[in-house]
Amino acid sequence: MSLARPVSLVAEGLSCIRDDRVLFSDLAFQVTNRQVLLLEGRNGSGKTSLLRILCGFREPDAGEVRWCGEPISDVQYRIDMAYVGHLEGIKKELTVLENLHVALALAQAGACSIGAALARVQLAGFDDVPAQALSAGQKRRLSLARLLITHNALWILDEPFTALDRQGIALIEQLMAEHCDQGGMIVLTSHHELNLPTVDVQRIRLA
Ligand SMILES: Nc1ncnc2c1ncn2[C@@H]1O[C@H](COP(=O)(O)OP(=O)(O)OP(=O)(O)O)[C@@H](O)[C@H]1O
Repeated sequence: MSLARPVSLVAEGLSCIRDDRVLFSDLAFQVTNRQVLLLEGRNGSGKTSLLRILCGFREPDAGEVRWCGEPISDVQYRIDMAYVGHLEGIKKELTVLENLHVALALAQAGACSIGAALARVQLAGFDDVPAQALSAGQKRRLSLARLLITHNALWILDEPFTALDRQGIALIEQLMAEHCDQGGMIVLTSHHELNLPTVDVQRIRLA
């Protein structure tokens, strides 16, 4: 399946309330192929809460999210969407290679082989290392390798630059640009200034 298939993520009238505090209300946006949506805002403003709603992990207090015109509870959304959160989706007791085989078994295969993905994120030679023995930045790189080996039109990334060195930040920006160039789309939160000059980046700042 090609990443060029027309896809859209549309949110309308979204509200989220936590502990009687309105984090956001009546939020609306649309993201399509080749676009990035960057969620900005101070600590506690609701960025992760919004991502969790977009992933379908949490119901909004009002409003709805649709993927290609269908509710995100639809099975196609589970196939098309990949989420990398703070915990990176890594099983710490499994090796690097085992983690990637599990990820591949649970998703559609992407264009990149496991070996090529590990080389791309500079984890070649770490195949048999248990994930718990990786540094924080290496765990983040493993979660990026996971994105490369599976086929997902939509990447949802929570603070993807956390723990990465300067070279790692440049790498993820390059991977993001390539994903959009191939027709994919990305929603992310970040406190880091994005350097994606060739990509259409929309921004939403939560108060
Ligand atoms: N599981 C939870 N139960 C109750 N309140 C929560 C829960 N998770 C988050 N909150 C509250 O919701 C608010 C928004 O949190 P959220 O994690 O969405 O913010 P954020 O913008 O992602 O912050 P940061 O930049 O620090 O990651 C905070 O006040 C937080 O205390």
